[in-house]
Amino acid sequence: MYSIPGCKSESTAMSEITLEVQGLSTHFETRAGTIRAVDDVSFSVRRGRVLGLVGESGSGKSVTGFSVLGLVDPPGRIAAGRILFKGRDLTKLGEAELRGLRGNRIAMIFQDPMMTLNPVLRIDTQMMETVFAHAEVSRREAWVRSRDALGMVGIPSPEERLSAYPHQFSGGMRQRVAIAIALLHQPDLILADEPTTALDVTIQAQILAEVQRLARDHGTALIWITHDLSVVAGLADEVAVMYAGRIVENGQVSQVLKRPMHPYTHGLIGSVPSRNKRGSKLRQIPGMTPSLLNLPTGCAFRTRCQQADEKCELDPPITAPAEGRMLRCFNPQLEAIV
Ligand SMILES: Nc1ncnc2c1ncn2[C@@H]1O[C@H](COP(=O)(O)OP(=O)(O)OP(=O)(O)O)[C@@H](O)[C@H]1O
Repeated sequence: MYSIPGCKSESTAMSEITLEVQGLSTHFETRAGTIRAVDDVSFSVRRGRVLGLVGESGSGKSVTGFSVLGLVDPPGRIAAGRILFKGRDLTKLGEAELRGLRGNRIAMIFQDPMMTLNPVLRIDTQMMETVFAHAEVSRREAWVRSRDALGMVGIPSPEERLSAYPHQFSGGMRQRVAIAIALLHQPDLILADEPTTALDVTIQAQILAEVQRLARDHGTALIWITHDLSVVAGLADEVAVMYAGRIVENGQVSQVLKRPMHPYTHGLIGSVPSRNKRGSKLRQIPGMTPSLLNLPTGCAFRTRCQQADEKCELDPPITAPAEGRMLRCFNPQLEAIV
């Protein structure tokens, strides 16, 4: 067993943990074979903390998020593991109970805002319904809170925009509305799946700061799924790095980004443009992400890894190489990033 990243002592950590995922595996049974989209994944998020779940496209980040939300549809299924939300195992709950949690204690912000917004209802109706679901307030107060939430995510003239329908907003504006609705829930857990990728950098920074403030002030645990390490660096307290369905490394952001241990994390950091000196070439990770239907034996990264040797043909065990760190690698790369 490894220690929980950032954990102080077991008793305080347990009381603060909002979500604990243990040994989660989510598979898709297809004609071509079983796709292990998520394979033995464990992580936790505490109250008021932000976990960045990072990895290349297809590494299993979204499927992890959908699994937590109970939104994996056939041919997908949770094949193993526990998902403890404030101590309750979500994998044991029925659809009605899960729906109740999703609309209430757990909020989602998806890549596609129309997964949150109702196309036939005005924005004020949707937002005020959200306020009424959580607070006994007057219509005026619900309207004011809705307007303020729209303002917080950078929507100009929020008073006027409240009476519009979703189709009257641009894609980026719709995403901001979806984020504003998630903020209104004041949930215990927000799961955000690349919601700001399509937005311009200034608005992205504004929204990240707002969501981070909410997490801190309201004790909300936040999981932010992204392929962008610079978002993780600016937003998250902890980071979990996914590769081919597995978390290969996790720990506190300040430690993982300064002293990454997994060669894949080194590669990801090396491929972030801002880290490269002007005029020098970006260091891309050599090779292709392997097909999840045809993974190499042992470590899935070994075919792209310069550190790999024959040991890596076996499954690397989970180790705790430092306080609050988790690693799956036989040959960690230990030099710090300068
Ligand atoms: N409905 C499905 N049927 C079959 N396989 C699926 C399905 N959904 C996801 N997968 C498999 O799970 C893998 C992981 O997908 P996932 O969407 O979680 O990746 P991701 O890391 O979120 O990538 P992206 O950043 O592109 O969203 C996919 O590459 C695919 O092989």
